[in-house]
Amino acid sequence: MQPDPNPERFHRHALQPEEAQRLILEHVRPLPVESVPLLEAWGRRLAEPVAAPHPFPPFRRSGMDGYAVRTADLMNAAADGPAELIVVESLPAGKAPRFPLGPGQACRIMTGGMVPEGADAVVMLEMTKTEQREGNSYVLISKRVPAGNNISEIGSEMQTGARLLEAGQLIGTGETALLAACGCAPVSVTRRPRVGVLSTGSELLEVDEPLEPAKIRNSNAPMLAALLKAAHVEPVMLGKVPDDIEAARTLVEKGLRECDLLLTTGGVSVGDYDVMVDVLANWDGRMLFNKVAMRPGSPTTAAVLDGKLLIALSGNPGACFVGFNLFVLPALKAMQRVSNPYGKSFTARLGAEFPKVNAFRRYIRGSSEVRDGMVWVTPTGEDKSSLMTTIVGADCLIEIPPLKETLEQGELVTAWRIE
Ligand SMILES: Nc1nc2c(c(=O)[nH]1)N[C@H]1C(S)=C(S)[C@@H](COP(=O)(O)OP(=O)(O)OC[C@H]3O[C@@H](n4cnc5c(N)ncnc54)[C@H](O)[C@@H]3O)O[C@H]1N2
Ligand code: MOO
Ligand SMILES: [Mg+2]
Repeated sequence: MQPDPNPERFHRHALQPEEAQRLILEHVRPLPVESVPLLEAWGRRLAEPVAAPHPFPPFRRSGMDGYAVRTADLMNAAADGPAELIVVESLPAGKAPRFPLGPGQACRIMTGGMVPEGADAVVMLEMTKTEQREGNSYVLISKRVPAGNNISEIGSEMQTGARLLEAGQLIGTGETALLAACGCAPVSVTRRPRVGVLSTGSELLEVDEPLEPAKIRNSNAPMLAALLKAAHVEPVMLGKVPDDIEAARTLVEKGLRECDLLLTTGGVSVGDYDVMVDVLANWDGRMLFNKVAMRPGSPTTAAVLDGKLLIALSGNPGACFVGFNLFVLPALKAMQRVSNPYGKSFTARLGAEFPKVNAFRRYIRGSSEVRDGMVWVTPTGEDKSSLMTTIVGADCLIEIPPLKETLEQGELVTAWRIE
């Protein structure tokens, strides 16, 4: 098969990365909402904000094992003249007090126990002595304590109506604890995005196939699956197609029917067999862009068909990785109702000089470390979009602006966290 040379391929309008991101986000549709049991909610994203339905703690709670007292009774307590209080009740956690505490009285209370009315402090057990006399129990306290001592007031952690979690927030450890404490079960989450992964390229072998002349194993599809799993999204593996327009079109259309978002790799540049270019040149969908003013990943392409997004990533592994972080991750977040789905940047010092002259902005795979109280970011290796070895150990993308001269070691740069 020899595709017709298409002069349009050579006339592309390059968008700035921010414009390309914005265009993608404009075409994202939030996915439906579903309810899941709390223990299945970890790694999902909340469909709606969560506010505290009641104060927490919901009662005045002891923070220590000891005695609930009235501080007025301890006014004259001293080592040589301890206050002596009669113990009227024992309050394990979970038991409501039967009566309020009167003057001269104390309650034995455990951590997590409900402090009785009238008491305004808890004295820890180690600061007390007890005595038994005539069938009664007395506690001796030889030191004053301030009012409020060892008591968590009602609502001291959260008041009724306090906004605790946002729509789109990833449910992790702390979120799970809060949802449980607030009785939010089942949890309202966005359905997990179904993301198709399709590789193009006649040179691609399966991972378990032996090498053959001119062939390589498909590494982008497993890499994208790993990236999706790291984002708590289940990939739908659609396999690979050779550089054949009809075969590619069939699988692209099937992928878009079955998935919420389709990712393809390869075939987006100007080569004779760059099959995605031909699929997208003649189909019912709408092209959003087919060039981004960045390296790697300049031929990254995006399109929509029937309201669903196709992000056609470059075949070069490094460019595929960068394209996923810059364009796919924000889309996945927006599909799951994250209000600010963009990546997070930070300012750091460049760990090694960057001598390359750039017409386009570059996103270099880098690793970050704190040295002498400063964050430093250093490229993980040579900046070539064909390399996979530089993806290993990368925890950020170092942004290098278009430059005519070397960027020196130690200069301040922007870096983007790889999540
Ligand atoms: N004349 C020009 N040539 C190229 C240009 C250009 O502007 N003019 N752009 C270069 C840039 S930049 C990039 S990036 C690549 C983009 O290539 P494609 O997205 O079209 O990808 P392919 O041609 O299919 O493959 C490129 C490269 O990646 C390997 N590859 C592809 N798929 C996989 C996979 N699933 N796993 C591992 N490796 C894969 C493929 O074998 C090629 O080596 O184009 C430049 N060329
Ligand atoms: O845009 Mo490409 O990924 O630099 O080689
Ligand atoms: Mg190509």
